Amino acid sequence: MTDREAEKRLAAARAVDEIEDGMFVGLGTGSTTAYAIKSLSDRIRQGLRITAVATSRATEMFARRLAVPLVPFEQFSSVDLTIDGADEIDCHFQAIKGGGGALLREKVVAAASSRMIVIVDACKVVRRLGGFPLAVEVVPFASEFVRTHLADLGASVTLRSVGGEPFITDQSNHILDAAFGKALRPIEIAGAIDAIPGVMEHGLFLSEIDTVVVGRGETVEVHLRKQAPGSLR
Ligand SMILES: O=C[C@H](O)[C@H](O)[C@H](O)COP(=O)(O)O
Repeated sequence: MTDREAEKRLAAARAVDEIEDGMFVGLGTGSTTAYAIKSLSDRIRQGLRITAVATSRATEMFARRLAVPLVPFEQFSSVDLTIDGADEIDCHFQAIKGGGGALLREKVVAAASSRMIVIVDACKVVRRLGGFPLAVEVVPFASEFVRTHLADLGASVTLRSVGGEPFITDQSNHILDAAFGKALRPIEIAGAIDAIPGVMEHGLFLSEIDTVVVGRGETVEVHLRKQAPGSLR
């Protein structure tokens, strides 16, 4: 296992320690969350009783394989605790997510959650967001229209594709990857993107994250938005 994978696993295991009997748990998407699901499944085998909701089809399949009890989110409006990964996170607990294309369901579940823990390896913690392209989920009909607007905001924009075909999300939408670099002023850009017709969601998570768990070398750091603003660097 590489150092980064070991850091992801450490952060994931620490976050799963926060899950208590009876909780309704949101399961994020991606390689870091996969470690959390594995660790959660171990705890379930040891007697932990929870139910969970998945933020993507990929997570749903993985969690089912590991016998994590899932319910469809359609029947619920709140979640006790969600554990999810991120592509970049800054000291203000603002993150870019969506590298795996799961941002829409992730944003809904994050907004429904009483607490959201983001788990990352140390290289995801950045001084300022923008090095990682911002995923913007759009209805296919509006792809070119939204692309033009994102370019006007200063981004270099690519339609995400797989094998020469557009990548299709779990909601049957397209993803535009908008590389803003230093032009990414998170609050301003989030507001501007929200106002473009045809945009379903973007990967800027600005207020949802309460706790960040960072795997750094052989140690694990827990940062709480409320208690230690500015501690994350
Ligand atoms: O759409 C994907 C999600 O937002 C992931 O949580 C994010 O891309 C981080 O994934 P990973 O843990 O694989 O780096």
